Amino acid sequence: MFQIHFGNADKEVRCVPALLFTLLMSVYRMSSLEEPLGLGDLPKLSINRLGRFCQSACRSRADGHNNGNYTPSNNGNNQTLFHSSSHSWHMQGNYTDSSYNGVNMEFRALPQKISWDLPRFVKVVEVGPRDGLQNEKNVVPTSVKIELIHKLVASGLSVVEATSFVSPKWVPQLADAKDVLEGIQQTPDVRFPVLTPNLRGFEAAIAAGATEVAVFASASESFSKSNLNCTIEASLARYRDVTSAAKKHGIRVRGYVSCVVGCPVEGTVHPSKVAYVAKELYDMGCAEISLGDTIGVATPGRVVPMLEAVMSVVPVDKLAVHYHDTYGQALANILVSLQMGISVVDSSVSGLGGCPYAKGATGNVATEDVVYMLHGLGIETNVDLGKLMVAGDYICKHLDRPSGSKTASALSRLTT
Ligand SMILES: CC(C)(COP(=O)([O-])OP(=O)([O-])OC[C@H]1O[C@@H](n2cnc3c(N)ncnc32)[C@H](O)[C@@H]1OP(=O)([O-])[O-])[C@@H](O)C(=O)NCCC(=O)NCCSC(=O)C[C@@](C)(O)CC(=O)[O-]
Repeated sequence: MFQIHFGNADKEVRCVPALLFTLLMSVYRMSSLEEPLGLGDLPKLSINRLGRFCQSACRSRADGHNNGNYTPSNNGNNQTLFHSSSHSWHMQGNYTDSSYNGVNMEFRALPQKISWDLPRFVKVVEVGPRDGLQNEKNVVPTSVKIELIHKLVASGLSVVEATSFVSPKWVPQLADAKDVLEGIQQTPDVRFPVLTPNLRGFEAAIAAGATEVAVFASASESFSKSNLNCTIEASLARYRDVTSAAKKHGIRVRGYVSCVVGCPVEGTVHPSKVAYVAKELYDMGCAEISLGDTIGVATPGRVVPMLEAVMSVVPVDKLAVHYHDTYGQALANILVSLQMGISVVDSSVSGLGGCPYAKGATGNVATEDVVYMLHGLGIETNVDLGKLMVAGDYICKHLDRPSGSKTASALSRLTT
């Protein structure tokens, strides 16, 4: 039923089974250790099924069902170690766990092929109120936006991108930027960046009380034209004005690069173009560069070379990833990004969103799904999943649509 192919194909082929395996093992591990994720109520049946599935996955790998020449990269030191001591789970030799229906399970040692040196803490940057709501057909009332932001802050998120000071002709959904920003109750240690496409937007933002802004360039010439009505170089020139004004005001600037893997017009985008724009943003003073898969076409196999290119010119601790989930690849892309050293992840509550200038693109990866995966990996976020679901539920009720988060949907089925 479950076949794993290891071979000498590209990295993506080798990674995907391992990623799937990781996700499944994390869920199983949490359930067997009764980790405090509110999952203690998961029906035993499904946990046991999961256990069986994981076990068969382990065996398939350990037995060498690998269709070819897969060789362990760690000289036979077969250890899988999750870094956090409270979540550590070693697989050295045999591992038995009597919680599986009273039957001892034997996990065989696995060849270590991917890095488990995951960050202990991941900063989740919530972009729902901006990236999510900018794409809504019906304009969401200002008071609802403000309440959503307050609920997101209550869940423990430390960065909530609040709105955009862009042309209301281009994005009428966020024409109330000033009122939103002024209506937010400022909270210590919580940041509310806002998008600014030019100096005019920057000035309006700081007049409304912004203490952090974000500029957004594109790695694709065509997307730059459709999103900003100018070339990449012209947008970078505008952003130099913004960053130098920001320096004078002591304002932190985040930089986005859109279309880091694919463009709705040009198709594939070469990693070198992404690296070029990322470096320009970094050199002009952006404190963090968020790499956006605007149309959600990335796979781990495309993410790796893109990140390698960017990391060769911008320090990894200055990078964030921003994946849309059009093809359902976002969590896998995040996991491989963490394995490459990224520790800042953008996401949108309930998977709200899309880009008005990227037809067909769906929302960002859902924050609930990201938090669930990160906690499953033993990575801290400071986010309370239950309270996050309250925020998601609030906006979904207002929009009259089901949540785009699989985690939120699954957990609410358990409690209703
Ligand atoms: C950049 C412009 C303004 C150029 O737009 P333009 O039409 O080339 O510029 P313009 O200077 O001719 O201005 C047009 C009108 O907008 C006004 N204007 C000009 N600037 C501002 C401003 N800051 N705030 C308010 N108004 C402004 C300006 O005054 C004028 O008004 P008019 O004279 O016609 O009455 C326009 O293209 C624009 O606003 N684009 C923003 C598009 C946008 O917000 N897209 C979505 C965000 S990007 C994204 O989602 C990707 C990301 C970040 O999430 C990462 C990822 O997923 O990959």
